Amino acid sequence: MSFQRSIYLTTIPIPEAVAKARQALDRDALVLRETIPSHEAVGRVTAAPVYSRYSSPTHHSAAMDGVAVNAETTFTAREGRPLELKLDTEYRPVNTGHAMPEGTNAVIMIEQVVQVDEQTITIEAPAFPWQHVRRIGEDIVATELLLPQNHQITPYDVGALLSAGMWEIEVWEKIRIAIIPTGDEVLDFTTRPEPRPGQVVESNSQVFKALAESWGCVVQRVPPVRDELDALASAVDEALDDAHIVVIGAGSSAGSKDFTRTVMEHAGSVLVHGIAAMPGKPSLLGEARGRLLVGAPGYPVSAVICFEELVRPLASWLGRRDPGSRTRIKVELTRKAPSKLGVQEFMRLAIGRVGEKWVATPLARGAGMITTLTKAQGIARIPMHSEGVEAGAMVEAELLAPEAELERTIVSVGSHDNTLDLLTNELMGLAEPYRLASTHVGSMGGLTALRNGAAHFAGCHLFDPETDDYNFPFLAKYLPGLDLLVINLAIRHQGLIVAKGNPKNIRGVEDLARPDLTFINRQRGAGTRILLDHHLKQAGIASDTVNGYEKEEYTHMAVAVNVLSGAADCGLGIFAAARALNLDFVPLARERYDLIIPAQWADDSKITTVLDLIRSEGLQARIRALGGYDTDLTGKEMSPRMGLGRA
Ligand SMILES: Nc1nc2c(c(=O)[nH]1)N[C@H]1C(S)=C(S)[C@@H](COP(=O)(O)OP(=O)(O)OC[C@H]3O[C@@H](n4cnc5c(N)ncnc54)[C@H](O)[C@@H]3O)O[C@H]1N2
Ligand code: MOO
Repeated sequence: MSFQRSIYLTTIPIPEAVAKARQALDRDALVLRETIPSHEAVGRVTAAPVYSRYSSPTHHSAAMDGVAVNAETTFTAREGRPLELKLDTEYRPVNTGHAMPEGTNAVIMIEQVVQVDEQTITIEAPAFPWQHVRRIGEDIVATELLLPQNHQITPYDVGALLSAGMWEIEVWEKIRIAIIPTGDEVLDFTTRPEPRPGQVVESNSQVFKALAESWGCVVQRVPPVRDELDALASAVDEALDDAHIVVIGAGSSAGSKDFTRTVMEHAGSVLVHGIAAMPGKPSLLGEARGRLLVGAPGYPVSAVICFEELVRPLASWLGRRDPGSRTRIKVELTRKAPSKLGVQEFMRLAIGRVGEKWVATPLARGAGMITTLTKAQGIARIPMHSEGVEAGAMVEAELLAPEAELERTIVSVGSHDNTLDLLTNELMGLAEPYRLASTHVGSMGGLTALRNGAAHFAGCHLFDPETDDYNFPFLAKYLPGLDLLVINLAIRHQGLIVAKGNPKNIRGVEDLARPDLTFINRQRGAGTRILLDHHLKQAGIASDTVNGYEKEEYTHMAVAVNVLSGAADCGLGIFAAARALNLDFVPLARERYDLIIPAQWADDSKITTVLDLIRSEGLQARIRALGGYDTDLTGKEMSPRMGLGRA
């Protein structure tokens, strides 16, 4: 088979892509009917109307425990003028569900009956015809329509089907989806591989599988196929023998080994290559042997968008199911979010309720980051014609979590620290759990969020060299007039992250001016960078004498990765980051990491719960066990000029 690098140039909107695929497929020929037991039919879709065989109830039957009577014989009964009735001739005992005895048409509840002797009862009120009687066919009448065609069967329907004597039912066969992951660098997760540089663990197929199963499809996945045209072509051919939809994972874009398009052209035809969406742009749709071919991009988020936006509506259409829709709410964006003109962007959002409003912080954009979906509570679609959304604007979010769960979400925006992860986990262990949705935008970003009323608290560790104090000078400057509570979460150790064994023998900040050393810095505005500048100044070192001072990273971990890879000899960061990558750590300073809490939330149960937790000895012991933290001030209210206190 010959191969040409496929360059896709035209992208089309998602609805157009879906419409093209629908036009190219003959659904009636592709998806067949099958007959299955009714009691196993929940979630399936009826392929024909269902008419009842039996009535329910099958006879007039007693609806209460008591006595069955002919109502007309009781009309003279009055309060204070009891009427006597004789067994068998005038009344017959019945229990709920019994067929009504011949000649009776009403039931008197046992509570209203006085037993005089074995043969005789009295009543003090007349019975009305048909009282407490369930009449034949009250629920279901034989021959009546029970379920229309193309109806998705619920647990209740199973009850009705069996009551109506429908032991079997004709349904559309389940849509069968075959998934073929591809890529030389893609490792089969079932072998529990350890990825080397350039390799990734195959995960997309299992996301697809779980999604598709939740849509009522059955999924067959094959182990990853190497980037070889013939191997891929034969895998596709084999999958087409059975599946209604064949999904080829990755290889959708323009790389030298991106064969998906070529294979699709060989097997059948390409209908769509490129959707006007981000992530998900290089998605492919095609047709072969009357079946649907899908080329899903390799990046996990792009893969999900392709699957949810293209495969879901098509699989639902094939299976005659409602594709369903997510709850939508209006949320206020806490940060500006630029967007590319001409593509619909799927922006993942951290959402919570702060006071009266729903606030949403855009998560990172990278299509390779599956955690932007695991951490998101919602997704907003930024329209094609928009260049982005300003901070404070209202956007519509589709919720990925139930609204009730979001009501119990604590929103934290600010600097990241591992103790927040600890807190997140502990909050979920409470009898009445809370979720902590924390977005990491640095200390200053946290203060901005508080100013916009967009967070319950901000994690902040801003050192002010002038006053030798933490946070308060910044609060005075950036949040004047805001009534705030400052509670210490922990004192943490910052230090120089160096290679294992400290081969360059780095002892402290004085070494940073050494010509044989390279440094990796943090971004402007980061608390850690401010700390570094302070220490450089104290040591009398000009920043331009530090090799690499101008090279910036955004997180402690990214700094540590630079050291691990040898791109830098050292960088300033927290102990936890050094430990995570098994690097060494030269302690330099201790700093206060505080929670800045608007006083208006101080009595909110979300905040009181957090405060109770961080004041507990259990949590504090766990913080200390992380290493690199002191808890002398943890849970205590801070005041200006306290610095590190006496700790
Ligand atoms: N020159 C261009 N390069 C790229 C373009 C472009 O327009 N021009 N588009 C980019 C976009 S957008 C996307 S999305 C990706 C799509 O990539 P492919 O579908 O070709 O997939 P790969 O390059 O093979 O892999 C991308 C990435 O995903 C990982 N991967 C692959 N399969 C799996 C799996 N089953 N489970 C988990 N992860 C998987 C793979 O290792 C790569 O890291 O292309 C851009 N490039
Ligand atoms: O469109 Mo790709 O799918 O952005 O990452």
